[in-house]
Amino acid sequence: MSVLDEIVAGVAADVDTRRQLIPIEKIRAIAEKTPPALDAFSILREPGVGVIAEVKRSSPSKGSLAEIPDPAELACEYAAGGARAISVLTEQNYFRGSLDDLDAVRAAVRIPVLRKDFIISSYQVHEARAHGADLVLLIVAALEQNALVSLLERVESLGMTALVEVHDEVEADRALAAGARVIGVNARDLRTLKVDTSVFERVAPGLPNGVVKIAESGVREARDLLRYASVGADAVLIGEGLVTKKSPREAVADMVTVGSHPSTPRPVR
Ligand SMILES: O=C(O)c1ccccc1NCC(=O)[C@H](O)[C@H](O)COP(=O)(O)O
Repeated sequence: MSVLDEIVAGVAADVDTRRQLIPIEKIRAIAEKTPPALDAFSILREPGVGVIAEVKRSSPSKGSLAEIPDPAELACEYAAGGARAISVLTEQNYFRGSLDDLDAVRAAVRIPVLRKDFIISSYQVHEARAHGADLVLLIVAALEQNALVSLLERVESLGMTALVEVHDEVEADRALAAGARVIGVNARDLRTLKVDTSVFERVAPGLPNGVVKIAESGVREARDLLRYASVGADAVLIGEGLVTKKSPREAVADMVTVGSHPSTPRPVR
């Protein structure tokens, strides 16, 4: 069984438990009273290469990365550094995240917030909205095509934006066929956990111009952002490269400065 399969099996069990405790009707009712989602699609398309800064404590590949006792404070630091959006890992067993983290971050910042989890059921999509998320991650490798299509429709019907994650050209075709408008190319293979930043260079140029392109994983320094920028990244999603820094605010600000500089290489469109 791959790491991805193990994580998804654990998530499925956790969702079943939560569903028993809080029925979907209650989650829907809370979601209906939650302020509308921000238009993350438009915000992520703004000029320059944006930074999506991640609240990430642990990972299967690296183990513990950072304690993060106050995710709201970290999110405020990220926002002050110019992050375009905040990614909050809500998976508990492998990433030590939670929906409480999502609540705390949502209450603290006014920029788009991504629920980063292994979404396999519409229950989790409604949960994301009830907890104030503007964006929801959908991982193509974890979903059959029918499920991908129906979850994407559900995300959009609730006014949120789906960040559809792919790892190769075949998955990118599936994402496009499902109607994805924001596609993240993850350099980390979720089955082997190996990071190969050349994947974005292969996949992104084949995506249509109207699609927002996010480069996920492996960004540690400005030169990584520059490489992704030169092949069309609209934004980079950074976890480890920020949470392990002494000043996450300065680390974001440095990346934002590079991403918005007129000399930053961009592909001709
Ligand atoms: O980070 C992992 O080890 C991991 C393993 C299995 C599934 C997902 C995983 N990470 C989720 C992510 O995609 C990253 O948190 C995100 O792209 C940021 O990556 P990085 O900047 O390299 O921390």
